[in-house]
Amino acid sequence: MTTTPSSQSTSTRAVESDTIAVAAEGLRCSYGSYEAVHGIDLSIRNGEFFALLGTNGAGKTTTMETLEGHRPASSGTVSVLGGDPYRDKASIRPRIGIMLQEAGFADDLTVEETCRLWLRLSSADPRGRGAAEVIAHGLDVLDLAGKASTRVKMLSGGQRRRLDLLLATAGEPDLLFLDEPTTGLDPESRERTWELVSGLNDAGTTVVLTTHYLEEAEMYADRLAIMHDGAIAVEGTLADVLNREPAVIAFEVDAAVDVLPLSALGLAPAFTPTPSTTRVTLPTGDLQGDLWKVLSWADTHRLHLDRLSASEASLAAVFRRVSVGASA
Ligand SMILES: Nc1ncnc2c1ncn2[C@@H]1O[C@H](COP(=O)(O)OP(=O)(O)OP(=O)(O)O)[C@@H](O)[C@H]1O
Repeated sequence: MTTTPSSQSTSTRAVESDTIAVAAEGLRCSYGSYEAVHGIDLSIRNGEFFALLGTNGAGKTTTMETLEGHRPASSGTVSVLGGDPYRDKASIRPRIGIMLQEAGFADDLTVEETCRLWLRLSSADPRGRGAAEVIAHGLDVLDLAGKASTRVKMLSGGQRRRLDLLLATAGEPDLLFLDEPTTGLDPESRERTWELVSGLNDAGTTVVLTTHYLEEAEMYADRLAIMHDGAIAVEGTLADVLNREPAVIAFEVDAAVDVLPLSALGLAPAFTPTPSTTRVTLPTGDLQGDLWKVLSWADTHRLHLDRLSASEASLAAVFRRVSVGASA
């Protein structure tokens, strides 16, 4: 791997420029009378690695397809690399790489023939490198070199996925859209995928990623957004997002215990009765201080706290809260 969570953050890897690669204002996208995206704003800087996360059906792919120029916005404005991705397709497409959730290949071509054909058709323009060199490097990094002469129809699902990534990145694009690029890949292939993408991002490529693997966003994204039900619920750096999320103390006590005095300690617990216990969940912005209060209360009343846990805010917790529709 070329990156680690700490080395990849904006604080240590400067985003190339303050110019904007992707901007959307009041973006709405509809399928007939059904509106899938309800007026979102996005601003992604050149060189940034941006992760668009969200629940199933939240509108991520619809948003990505609109930014990629596959469909016009129903209303609002979209700018990609300074142009309208739908109307200015001819000038913008050669500068972007796109990896869709599913790709269509000509099954009878070999892997290498597919790469060469793709480079010719896409008028991709690798930065100062010949097509052969770019293909050889991609095949190597993605562990497909041994499959260069294999017909595409003979590839496994994961190998096809890696070939798809190779095609999306072969032109060394200024902007790379990745829609769930590692779905179905084994851990080794996922590492290789991120090695290739991180290398491009380090060289200046702006990356816009959708994924259901939250740890990928945590590890690689400079900024992220979480979509739910056609809107952006949360947006910012990982630190921004986690700072807004409370830590949580949780435990269970016997159902006969009077838990109401916890509220009088200045805490805001939620109580969930189970057949024999009361489960107490306590969001807190002061984990150590409030844990101290809870333990002192238990000590004073000689109570045993069953299944006691104290957890810092996590992206998974933010995601869970967003997905149940709580305000973010
Ligand atoms: N071609 C279509 N016609 C009608 N509705 C569609 C079409 N494509 C998507 N939708 C609907 O638009 C909404 C957003 O779908 P979209 O694929 O953008 O979500 P997503 O966030 O990418 O979901 P997932 O994580 O499941 O891939 C969903 O309710 C979906 O059913």
